[in-house]
Amino acid sequence: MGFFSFVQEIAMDLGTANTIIISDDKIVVDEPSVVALDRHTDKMIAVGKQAKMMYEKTHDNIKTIRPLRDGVIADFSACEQMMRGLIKMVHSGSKLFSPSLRMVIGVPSGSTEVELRAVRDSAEHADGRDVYLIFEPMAAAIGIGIDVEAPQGNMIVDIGGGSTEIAVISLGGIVSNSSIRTAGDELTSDIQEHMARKHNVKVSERMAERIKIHVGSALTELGDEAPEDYTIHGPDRITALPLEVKVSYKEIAECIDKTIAKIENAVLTALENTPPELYADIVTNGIWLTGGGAMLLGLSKRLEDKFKIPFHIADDPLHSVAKGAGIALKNVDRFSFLMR
Ligand SMILES: Nc1ncnc2c1ncn2[C@@H]1O[C@H](COP(=O)(O)OP(=O)(O)OP(=O)(O)O)[C@@H](O)[C@H]1O
Repeated sequence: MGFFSFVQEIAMDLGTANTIIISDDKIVVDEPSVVALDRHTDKMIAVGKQAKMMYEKTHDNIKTIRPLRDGVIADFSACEQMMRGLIKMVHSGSKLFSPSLRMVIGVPSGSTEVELRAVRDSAEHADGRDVYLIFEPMAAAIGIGIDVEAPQGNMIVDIGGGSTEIAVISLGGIVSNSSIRTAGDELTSDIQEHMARKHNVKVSERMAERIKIHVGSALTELGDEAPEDYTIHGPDRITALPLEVKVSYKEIAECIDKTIAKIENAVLTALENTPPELYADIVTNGIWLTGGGAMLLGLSKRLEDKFKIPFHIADDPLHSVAKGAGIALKNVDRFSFLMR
């Protein structure tokens, strides 16, 4: 058995916050993009959820790293180790050998040649034999089920952890794209700062993210959608005594308002730069929101009210890119022109 070499096909969304791997149409890995390394030897100790549990809780011998920042690789060697660790999870059943891989990887559309090279190198070092790269908005559009080859303009707004990417797609190509380094992570840090300033309580990045997921809102009025207040515990910044704080969606809406406004401005600029024929299609078809940030309560309504254009939230916003990369992988010949 160990003498056979076979090729395994996997599609990967290598994200700032989460990395997803699809194989045989199934999501086989869905893990936070985190690795824990031995501080002295750089040997990998844990990856994904296990490493995220160690995040902000390490001691001197362990460091946890998020190898991607702002949607691009910030730490090459950690990224490679993370990819290896996550790919190993896919074929953990067969310990005898690791197959060579045919991979499609979603990459931010604003990536420079150097960044693309870095992703490809990391994939090749992690046993990737045929490595194809696909731009994330294109993959997301395919994953959402849009006919990307039609002579129709479609706009995708992908709000991830590190970056928001906005792209107009028509006739199998990206007509225009823009990317800002403002997305979910910035909302989380707004909340962290707000908790310190307003409530004098120190909260970790993970806790701030939980607050965002429970009571994050783009609107100060949510009507029926309004979530209950969320209670957190943390140390008083000054006395270090334990504090209990109830957080309401309204106060979170206020504290993240300026960051949401940056995303709105980016959408506005993208619309201004869209050729008129495609603009008309977009107004009719609506704009697709995807990425984890698309799930922020009140966001699609806020954008609809501002732009007077329908906004649709993708069915499974955390997985659109991976799904689309998976479809591209199965149709490499048909979609070859979409990949590099
Ligand atoms: N229910 C939710 N409400 C608001 N934000 C959420 C929710 N669920 C997840 N998020 C946020 O979505 C972000 C992660 O989204 P996603 O997995 O699409 O990003 P990514 O692909 O890893 O990042 P990037 O595209 O920047 O590389 C995180 O900031 C996370 O906090």
